[in-house]
Amino acid sequence: MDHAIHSPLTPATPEDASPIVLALPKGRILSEIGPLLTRAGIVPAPDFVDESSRRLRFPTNDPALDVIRVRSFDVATFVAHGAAQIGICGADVLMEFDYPEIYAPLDLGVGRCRVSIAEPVVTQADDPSRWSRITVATKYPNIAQRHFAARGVQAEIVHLNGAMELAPSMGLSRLIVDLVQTGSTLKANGLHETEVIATITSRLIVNRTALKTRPEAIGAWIARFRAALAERDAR
Ligand SMILES: Nc1ncnc2c1ncn2[C@@H]1O[C@H](COP(=O)(O)OP(=O)(O)OP(=O)(O)O)[C@@H](O)[C@H]1O
Ligand SMILES: O=P(O)(O)OC[C@H]1O[C@H](OP(=O)(O)OP(=O)(O)O)[C@H](O)[C@@H]1O
Repeated sequence: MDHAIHSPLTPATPEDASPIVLALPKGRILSEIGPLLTRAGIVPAPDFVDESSRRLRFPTNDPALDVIRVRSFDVATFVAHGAAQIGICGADVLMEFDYPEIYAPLDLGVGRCRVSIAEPVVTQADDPSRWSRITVATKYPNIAQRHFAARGVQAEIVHLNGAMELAPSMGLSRLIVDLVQTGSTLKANGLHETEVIATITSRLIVNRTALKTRPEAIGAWIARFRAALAERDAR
């Protein structure tokens, strides 16, 4: 008989005993989802909100849940690879990577913005249906490429990680594909929105394999977020 397997001190499936990891993005989404986390009963260790803390993984009030604080794009990567079982990120990130391993069961209704095409206000009007190639600065190369390819246009991508709005005036690109909310960043940089590619909100995401192997634990977290959303939206 294998005592290691049958000992009551050793779980039959060790991974089932490890805490679920919730990946959260630093930055603006984190400040918007704070109240939702509270409603879902999640209270991370106090230094989670301390920007000066160098810790990246935090326990919570629930010993079965840890949270990690990573960049928005990396939330999807951690969840897609199963390093974190659940996470929260913008639909823009999901559209960009299109990970088959990610299931996004809940729209959290925060982080509202859109992925749009913008160009300089002063650009001489030309007919986009006549374009065959176009230079585009963006941090969403896949979204941009897919969008223009669907119109038969070859997009030459200039991949930037921020400040896309500078690119046209500095000769880097003809257009940009970026997030727009109020439009004030475009306006301040002499650009205007010419087309909305997609409207965006933040989503609760889960790793599909983890959902199969730990259905009770992950299902319970989805249910808690769903209840928290219903409670928030009822107010
Ligand atoms: N102006 C905006 N209004 C509303 N939501 C936004 C806006 N900009 C970004 N978002 C949403 O918030 C997410 C994170 O954006 P944020 O600007 O906080 O991070 P980032 O600067 O892209 O990330 P990082 O700092 O890791 O490079 C985006 O993926 C998007 O879903
Ligand atoms: O339409 P608006 O309300 O002006 O919002 C749009 C801006 O918000 C985001 O940038 P962010 O502030 O996150 O800075 P970033 O360049 O560091 O991503 C986005 O990349 C735009 O620049």
